Amino acid sequence: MSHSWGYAPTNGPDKWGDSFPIANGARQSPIDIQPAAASYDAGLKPLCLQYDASTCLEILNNGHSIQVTFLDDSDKSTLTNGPISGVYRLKQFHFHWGGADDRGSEHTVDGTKYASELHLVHWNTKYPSFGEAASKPDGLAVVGVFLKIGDANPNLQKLLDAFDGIKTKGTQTSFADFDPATLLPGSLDYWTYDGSLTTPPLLESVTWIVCKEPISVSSDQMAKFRSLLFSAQGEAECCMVDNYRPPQPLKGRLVRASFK
Ligand SMILES: Cc1ccc(O)c(S)c1
Ligand SMILES: [Zn+2]
Repeated sequence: MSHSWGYAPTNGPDKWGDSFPIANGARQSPIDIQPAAASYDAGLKPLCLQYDASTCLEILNNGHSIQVTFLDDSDKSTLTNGPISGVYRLKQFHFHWGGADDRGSEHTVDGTKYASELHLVHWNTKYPSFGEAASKPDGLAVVGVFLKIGDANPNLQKLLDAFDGIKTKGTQTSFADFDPATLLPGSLDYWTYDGSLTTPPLLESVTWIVCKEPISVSSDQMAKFRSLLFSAQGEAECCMVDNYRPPQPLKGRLVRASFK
């Protein structure tokens, strides 16, 4: 792929394998989660997500999504227990969404697409950094939360209000004192399976933890996500929509459930 990857017909998910052959690997993400085929595992622990709002640094438009980045030089914001061992630190969170309310999530549930999906990205502190961890089979743990169209979610508003300052690719603004725990659903029941990043380089280093319960988002709030641009200032405007990879083959993987 001579040009950089994206979500257009010329550089989108169907083309990623040209530059990133792992796109056809054994543990690619996302997947379609089929609850009836998932295996309840009584040994799975409850998720322990402990976040410190003071570790929140900035919000940026990276040309693929909007991303909120965290200071990860200590164990102030961590994921422990759940399906993982040890301590994983929060590095960033971002979203994937559609051009309309009927699509946008990456994982699907019995084929159902949600309007958006939040990804909270954590790295295993047995490795020295996020970059090192990202290349290891147990290096990352991503908590996925579905956003379902309904009432406006007041906990998204601070995020949405920051979008005016990061409309174009490569822009960022400071973003302080935000607690990502406000974006978690009431129930932390989850499905878990071994997978990958859902964007290039598609590294097969992610323990996926997908929450069963969605959070709400209104159509008006989703319209704000769709006002962002893939394009940089001065370029022809290209709306940031449909920045999601479709489900990939399960290839014999087991999906476990933390709940009956
Ligand atoms: C580390 C990382 C970057 C981008 C992504 O969409 C995901 S899912 C993970
Ligand atoms: Zn993602």
